[in-house]
Amino acid sequence: MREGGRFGEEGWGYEPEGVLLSRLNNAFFRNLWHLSTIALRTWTDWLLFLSLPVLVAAYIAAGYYEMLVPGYLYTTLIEDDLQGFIHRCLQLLGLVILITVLKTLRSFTTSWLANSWRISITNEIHGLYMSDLTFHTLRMEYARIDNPDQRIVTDIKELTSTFFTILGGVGAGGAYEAFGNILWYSVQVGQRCGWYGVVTGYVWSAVMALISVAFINVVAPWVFRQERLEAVFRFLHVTLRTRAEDIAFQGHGTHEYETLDTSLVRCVDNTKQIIYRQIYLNVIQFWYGYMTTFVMYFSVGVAVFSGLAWEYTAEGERAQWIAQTSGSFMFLLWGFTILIQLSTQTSDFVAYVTRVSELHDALLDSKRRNGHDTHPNTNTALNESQMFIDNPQTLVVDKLQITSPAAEVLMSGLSFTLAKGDSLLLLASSGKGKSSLLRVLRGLWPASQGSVSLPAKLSTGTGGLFFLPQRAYLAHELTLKQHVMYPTMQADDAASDDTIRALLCEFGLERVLERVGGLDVIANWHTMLSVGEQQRLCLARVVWHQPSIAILDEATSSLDAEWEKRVYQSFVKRNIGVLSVGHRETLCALHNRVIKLA
Ligand SMILES: Nc1ncnc2c1ncn2[C@@H]1O[C@H](COP(=O)(O)OP(=O)(O)OP(=O)(O)O)[C@@H](O)[C@H]1O
Repeated sequence: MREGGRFGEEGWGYEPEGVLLSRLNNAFFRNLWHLSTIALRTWTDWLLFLSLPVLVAAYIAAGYYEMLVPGYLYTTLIEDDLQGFIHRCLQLLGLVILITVLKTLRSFTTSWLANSWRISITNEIHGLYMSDLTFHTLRMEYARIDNPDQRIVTDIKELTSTFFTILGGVGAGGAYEAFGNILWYSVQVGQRCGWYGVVTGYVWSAVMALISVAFINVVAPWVFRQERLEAVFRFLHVTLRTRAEDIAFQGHGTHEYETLDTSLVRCVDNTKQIIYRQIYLNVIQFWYGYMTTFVMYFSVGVAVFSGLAWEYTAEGERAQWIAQTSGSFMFLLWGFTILIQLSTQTSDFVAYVTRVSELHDALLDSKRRNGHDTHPNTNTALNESQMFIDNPQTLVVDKLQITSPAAEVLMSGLSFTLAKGDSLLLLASSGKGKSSLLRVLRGLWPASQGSVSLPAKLSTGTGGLFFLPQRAYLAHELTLKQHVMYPTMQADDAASDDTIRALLCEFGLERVLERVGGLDVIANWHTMLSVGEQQRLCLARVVWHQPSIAILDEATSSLDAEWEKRVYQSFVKRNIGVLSVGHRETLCALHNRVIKLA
């Protein structure tokens, strides 16, 4: 969030810093190129991409011959030539069929490429987002990247579909058709009317195109802002849904209603701004569209009256020259019209490219920094070969200092060792930095001084360290069995089922197992299980993974004393080392050692 800008304040609140970046300028083209290189990695990608302009070129060529036919038809009609008339009609029918096929193929290729680019860009960005816990880093350190989920799910889709609509055109023709027409019909108009015709078309259209680009930049930042505001609105609704019960307990949701309402008003106000600003773009587009006919006949008229068609003295030939010259003019100007009419889509496109590139840049930046930073867990000041020959399953914390992102020193000089089978409680009151210590151990925060060392064998997960956060985490769409196995899902076998069933019974979940009808049922566990049951399910998960050391962040806070004791006995029985952080004195009796943090 930008300094001084907080959602809910007067004005735009949550004001995007990047709003000024959303413009049709060099940075936009650079960003577009970077994103394109993600989708254009192999020769096949390039071939498919280049098939679209080839198809459009074939379509333009067929359109050119179709444009010539009416001129020939005039001649056959004026000269009473029945045979010639039938021949030209058949030619026209053949061309119409060819054009239909080419246009359908163009549409198909456009949609296909849009989808294929979406897959490539989403895979790349999603891969970066999910690797090395970057989704966490992004949330903590790149606050200006609002709603990465919306960027990954919706903005990339809109970006790719708008891009290919702009290039290939679905109904009205796209940039390829525009440039193809401009090139081809410049030659045609030049041959028929000389430099005068071409210059008239170009000057007229260039002025209009420049005005259009200026108006794209009037709209694009507001479209960018709209995406952001819509994302915030959706996020608030998702929060309302996921925390529905907490909110319901605390009141009637009046505050939430007001916040959502404010957010909706912002979306709607911004939409109004876009609609107002698009008036200018529409005026340019529509005026240009209709003026095309005027400019076409005016230019042909000037050509005829200045004697350019003098050599066509026969009536039929003259009618043909006029029909084909105005046709060429019309297609030349149509090329420019398409470009100008693409301005609305272009302003949306600029906004999507900016949002997706912003996320991609942040992900690459995070990856680069990850590569350079010394990860606390790989600090080899005390490495396995030097220190842990006798006991390779030991965690060592040495003179550790932890500083919060707000630069507040939360604890310093903390030292301890913990081996498999041992248990240690770090006791401290609320807000003293217990969870922050675990963040450092997990490598989510760097240590500001001192070191955390553990042998490679103590990687996270089965057989290594296993972290259990304060709030029980139950992932979506999992069965009871999968919740126990989470985060790794092993192959199904009867022995695993028996072990998991026994574990669930050991942790007091046999009634749940009976109620839902077995290990393999998916249910909405968050609403179905009590908070204590959710914690016990996660504690059963620790036992299943048999870590050397379990690191528990008040993970038994919702259990009564009896259950808490049984859980720790379970760990002792299996020789699982435990590092607990908490503030309840009752925990002391359940650990071999206690360190009280001041
Ligand atoms: N991202 C952050 N930016 C700035 N300060 C933070 C951040 N996260 C935590 N803090 C601050 O660091 C301090 C320690 O937080 P931490 O979550 O480690 O406390 P704790 O000891 O686990 O507390 P509790 O027992 O209440 O869960 C708190 O004052 C908290 O406000």
